[in-house]
Amino acid sequence: MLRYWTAGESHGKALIALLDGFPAGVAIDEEPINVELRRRQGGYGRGGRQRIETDTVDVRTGVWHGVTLGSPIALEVVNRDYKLERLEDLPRPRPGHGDLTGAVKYLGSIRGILERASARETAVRVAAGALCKQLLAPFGITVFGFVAEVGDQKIEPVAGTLEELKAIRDESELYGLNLERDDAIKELIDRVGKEGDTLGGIVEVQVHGLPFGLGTHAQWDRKLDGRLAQAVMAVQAIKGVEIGLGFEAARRRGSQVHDPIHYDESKKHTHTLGYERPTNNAGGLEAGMTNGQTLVIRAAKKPISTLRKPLASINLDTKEAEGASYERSDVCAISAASVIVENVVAIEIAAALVDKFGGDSLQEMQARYKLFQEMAAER
Ligand SMILES: Cc1cc2nc3c(=O)[nH]c(=O)nc-3n(C[C@H](O)[C@H](O)[C@H](O)COP(=O)(O)O)c2cc1C
Ligand SMILES: C=C(O[C@@H]1CC(C(=O)O)=C[C@@H](OP(=O)(O)O)[C@H]1O)C(=O)O
Repeated sequence: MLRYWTAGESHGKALIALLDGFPAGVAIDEEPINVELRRRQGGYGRGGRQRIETDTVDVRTGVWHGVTLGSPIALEVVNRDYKLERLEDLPRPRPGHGDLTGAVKYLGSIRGILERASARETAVRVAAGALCKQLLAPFGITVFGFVAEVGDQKIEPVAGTLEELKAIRDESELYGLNLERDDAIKELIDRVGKEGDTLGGIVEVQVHGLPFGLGTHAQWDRKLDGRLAQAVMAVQAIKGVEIGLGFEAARRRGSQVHDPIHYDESKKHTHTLGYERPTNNAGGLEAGMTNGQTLVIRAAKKPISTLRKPLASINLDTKEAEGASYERSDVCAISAASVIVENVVAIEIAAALVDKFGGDSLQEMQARYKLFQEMAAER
C-alpha cells in the first residue's frame, strides 16, 4: 500500500512529505521534481511570496545510489521565508480561511491555524507526485494538467497531440492550451487585482496510457473515482470535482452519455486491449475501475480568500466589527492549482498501480503488468 503524509508550516523551517510503500528499484532523478516545483511557483497572478522562495527538493531517505530501496522516502523543501518564531498572531479572521473556525476549535491562535492550512504545504505534495510520476513512466502512463477556465473566462484548447499541447501549456503564462487567450486573461487578472479582488478557475487533468483495472468496484473506499475525488478535493481552495462529463451528465439522456464499446483486434496488445470507445464521457472510469481510456478529472477552485480590499470581519479579542486582516496574497493561483491537482492525481494513480501489480519492486510490478496484459488480452 502506497501512503503519504505531509508536515510543515508555511513560514516554518521546512515542509516534509513522507511516502511509505514506494517500490524498490525505481531510479530517481531530482531534476524533474524541481521542474514541477518551479511550475507550481509560477503562473500569472501570484503574490510576493514566490519572489522569495526557490523551491528545490531534498530526497532525505529511502534512496541509495539514486535508486529507491522500498523503505520510507522523506522529501524536504526548505522555506526561505522562515520567520515563524518572529510572527505575531492575526487579530481579525479572514472569511474563506480556517482562521475563525480553527481558532475556536483548537482554543488557540489564528496564526496556529493558517500556518498549516496554507497552500504552501502543496509544495511537498507536488514533490511527492513528481516522484510518483517516475514510477508511472516505465508503464507508459503520463499525467497532464492544464488550466481550462479563469474566473468566468474559458480557455478553449487548440487541437494537437499530447506533446504539442504540453509545449503550448509550458509556453503559456496561465498554463492553458490556447496562447491567443493569454493576454486578455492576464489583463483580467491585473484589473481584478487592482480592484483589491481575486479570481478562481477550473483545471483539468488527464492521465494517458492507463491499463485496465486500476481501482475496484468491490468496496467503496477502494474505488478509484472516490480516491481521486478525495485527493483532489483535499487541495486547498478546491470546491468541486468531476470525472468525465461530470455534472453535465445529469442533464443529458443515457444515450448521449454512455460510451459505446467496439473492438479492434489490431490494438489487442496496447493498453486498451483493443476495446475502443468512440466517446469518453465516463472519463476513463467505470464502477471505480480504469477502463483503458484516458482518465479525465476536473476541479473547480474558488477565488483566493485574502482580499486586499478586505471583507467584513471582527476583532476576535474585542468582537468589534473590523475589516479582515491582510498582509500579502495571490490574486489568482489557478495555474499553480493545475500543477498541484496533476501531482495529487499522479500519487493516487501510482497507489492504484501498486495495489494492482504489487508494490515490492518495480521489476516485479513490470513482470506482473506484462502477464496481466497477456491474460487480459485473451479474456
Ligand atoms: C496554489 C494556491 C495558492 C493559494 N494562495 C493563497 C493566498 O495567497 N492567499 C489566500 O488567502 N489563500 C490562498 N490559497 C487558498 C487557501 O489556502 C485556502 O482557501 C484556505 O486554506 C482555506 O481552505 P479551503 O479553501 O480549502 O476551504 C491558495 C490556494 C492554492 C491552491
Ligand atoms: C507560499 C505559498 O502560497 C501561499 C499560500 C497562502 C495560503 O493562504 O494558502 C498564502 C500566501 O502565503 P504568504 O502569506 O506567505 O504570502 C501564499 O503565498 C506557496 O504556494 O508556495
